[in-house]
Amino acid sequence: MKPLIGISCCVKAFGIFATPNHAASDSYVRVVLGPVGGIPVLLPAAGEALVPEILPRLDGLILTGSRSNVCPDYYEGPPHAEGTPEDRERDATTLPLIRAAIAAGLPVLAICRGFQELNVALGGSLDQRIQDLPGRMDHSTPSDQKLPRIRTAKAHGVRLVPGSLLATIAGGTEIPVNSLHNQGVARLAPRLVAEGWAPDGTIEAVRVRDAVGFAYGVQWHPEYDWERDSISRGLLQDFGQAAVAWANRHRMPQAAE
Ligand SMILES: N[C@@H](CCC(=O)NCCCC(=O)O)C(=O)O
Repeated sequence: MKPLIGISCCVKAFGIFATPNHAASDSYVRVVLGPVGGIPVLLPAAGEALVPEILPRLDGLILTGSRSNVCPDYYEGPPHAEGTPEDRERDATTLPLIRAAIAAGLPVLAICRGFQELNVALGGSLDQRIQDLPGRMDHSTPSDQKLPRIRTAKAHGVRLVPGSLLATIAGGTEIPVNSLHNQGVARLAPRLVAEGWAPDGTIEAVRVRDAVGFAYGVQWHPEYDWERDSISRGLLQDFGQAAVAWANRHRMPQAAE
């Protein structure tokens, strides 16, 4: 049975009237149809009321990347610098959705902004411009960098915990990743276990401690290069297998006629 995979949407202004739309990048739809092996379901940023209605219908959840940033109100952080993109509708939807999904044991894969949401949803905090912190690298790509192959290229290494899921997938403890973010984990949520770090100490991979099922987050984007990167593909396939197992356990087969 193909699992239904929820994909978090952002609220974005499109068109000449800048009307709000609920949107997610095509790359997430492609990976769900590809290595994940599921059916993509776009989840509008419709607020917490959506959570109890949609969660029981899903077999897995992907929290997507976005140029917008989690509002600092959710982690007692300082206000964002003027012009920093935010998406309050998305925050109001994904943060409770993550908590409910983790509590239910639903397979969760959190990517970039989604990784940061996972940390905040479970009680952690964020640094808002890590490139301004002493000893830290610039993990962002220039906003004017229009060449996808450069924007999404491998940018730095990540050191993994030996024996972790990602180290097992990689067959080693050093992997190259892309990097398109300004923010990063400051205080790690109590239920998260860091399993990967950039050379400057930025946390790049986490798992949810004592999670019932698959519950991982990565600061990079496996959806950008899974066709040529076996580690990205392996992570997505493992998430997909967890979602298939969930679907087989929770979706009664159609009774034979
Ligand atoms: N805004 C956050 C999270 C970064 C993130 O999700 N990047 C993906 C960008 C996708 C795109 O450029 O369309 C941060 O800056 O840390």
